[in-house]
Amino acid sequence: MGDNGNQDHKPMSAAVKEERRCFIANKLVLTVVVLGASGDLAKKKTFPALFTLFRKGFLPKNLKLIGYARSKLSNEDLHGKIKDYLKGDDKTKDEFLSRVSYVPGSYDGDEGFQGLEKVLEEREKEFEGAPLGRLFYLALPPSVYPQVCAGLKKNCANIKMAGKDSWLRLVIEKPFGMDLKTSEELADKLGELFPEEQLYRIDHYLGKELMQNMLVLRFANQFLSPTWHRNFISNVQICFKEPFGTEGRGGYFDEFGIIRDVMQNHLTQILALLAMEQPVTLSADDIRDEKVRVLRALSPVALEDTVLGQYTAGGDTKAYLDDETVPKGSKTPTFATCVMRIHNERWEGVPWIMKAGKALNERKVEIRVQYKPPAASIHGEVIDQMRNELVLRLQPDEAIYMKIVVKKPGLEMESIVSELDLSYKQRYGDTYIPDAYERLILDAIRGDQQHFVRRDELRAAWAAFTPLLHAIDRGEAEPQEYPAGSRGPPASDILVSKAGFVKNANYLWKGKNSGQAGDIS
Ligand SMILES: NC(=O)C1=CN([C@@H]2O[C@H](COP(=O)(O)OP(=O)(O)OC[C@H]3O[C@@H](n4cnc5c(N)ncnc54)[C@H](OP(=O)(O)O)[C@@H]3O)[C@@H](O)[C@H]2O)C=CC1
Ligand SMILES: O=C1O[C@H](COP(=O)(O)O)[C@@H](O)[C@H](O)[C@H]1O
Repeated sequence: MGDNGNQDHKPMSAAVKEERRCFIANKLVLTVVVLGASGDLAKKKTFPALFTLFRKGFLPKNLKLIGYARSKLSNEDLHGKIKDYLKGDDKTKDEFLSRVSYVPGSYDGDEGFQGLEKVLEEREKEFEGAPLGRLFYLALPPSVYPQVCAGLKKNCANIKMAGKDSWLRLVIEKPFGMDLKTSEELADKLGELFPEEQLYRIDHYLGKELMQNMLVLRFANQFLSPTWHRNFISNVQICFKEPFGTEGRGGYFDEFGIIRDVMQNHLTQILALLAMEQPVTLSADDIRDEKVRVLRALSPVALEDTVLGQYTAGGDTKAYLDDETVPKGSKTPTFATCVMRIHNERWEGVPWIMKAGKALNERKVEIRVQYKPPAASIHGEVIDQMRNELVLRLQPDEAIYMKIVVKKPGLEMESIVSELDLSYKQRYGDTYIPDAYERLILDAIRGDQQHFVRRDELRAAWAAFTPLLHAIDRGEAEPQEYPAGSRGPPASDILVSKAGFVKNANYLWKGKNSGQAGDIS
């Protein structure tokens, strides 16, 4: 059996893309098995993403979906669970659901997987000689990955009639371990069963529009390339803010904390794409080679470069410690700011600031690349407070804007910060921006691993955070309290400012339609 994914070394031409699309649409016999089909991720993300791909015509004509889990459900029970999460008209929903069936089975032993294999074989034998695709989506807790993968390997991995275009792939979800050691142990176990080409480690941030834009923005804009360097850039901030707390998910969250939950994975992936060198080609492995290189140049995050926080009650949100699912007296951080260092020729001396928190004042994920002030300004000291910043806002409302210093319109010669603004809604209007899961599942079906995390990337990311996580686990750092709805502990701003971030003086964005420039008063 081959795995003829898109590992080519050149960007695909339109003709090749069309050929591939037609192949998938007309020839491929695809079965997607969602393991853990009775769970939250499956119903909120996996099936809805598959449905949208189906509705938009991206999935093959010969498509079947199988839900697999321990619960004793009928096909109709599963349909009932997922139907309300599908976005589209009833006719298309029914057409989609008619292709979805349910197989109950356990995650250990052979019996369940043998039952699954029977259903798969039954379906596939109708298409003798045709290329077959089996996509196993593990919407399951990672603790059962090894046994599930072993069950799949033993019972469901011998696709009959396998030709060079037939394939079997597994999509797996984070968390991939708790630290470097446990992550490596998990990777070893899975690696003994399936080669890296068949493992698609999902980090859904890699499917977000602005993350997908990163290589284009960085390497197709000549004006950016020469300034993307310590000579020009003062500091970089990667900021993740959520306005809600753990909301009954505290049991899960408390085991992990904010650093394992979003920093070691999502925010580190952002850092890698921002900081890496230009890959030799756009092949998945060339890109991931560069990501690994830069991640390996990251110094382990130091405790003294970190501020931790835990939210107390604020507004309608109750304190983290008052969530019934959170263990009494927990010291788990719900907020963290870390200043990180990349030791290479490009980034030596530039602080990379990561900030993430739950129950903060807004929902926002953004990257802020702050430039140094002019070396010999003729415009006075205030210019130091008026930094060029390139801001990439991943959500909400994707935007890329560059803060620039201009003369304030009028008779006086006064400088102000304004912006060059690419707001996606304004510029691209109704263009559909796919959900991250839609893109990534489609990539897995197309065999494109570019936006999936390779084992060595994961290792390097864990290596950067593991000493800090162990220190926190040993109780060497206490989280500082911050009220829900605030910007986090004040010590975070102090750390960020010490690292070199300068808050622009009196910058005011007047919005897209006001016709007024930013003001300084
Ligand atoms: N296209 C668009 O949609 C555009 C939107 N805008 C909007 O305009 C507003 C302001 O723009 P923005 O670029 O953020 O400009 P600002 O220069 O006002 O700064 C915001 C930055 O400073 C941090 N900050 C806020 N208060 C403090 C403080 N007391 N001490 C230290 N840091 C602080 C911010 O938030 P924190 O640390 O809390 O995350 C963020 O990092 C935003 O809402 C932005 O989204 C602007 C331009 C274009
Ligand atoms: O992986 C996770 O991500 C979500 C945030 O994802 P987003 O796409 O809504 O930004 C976060 O809420 C969750 O805690 C974390 O596990």
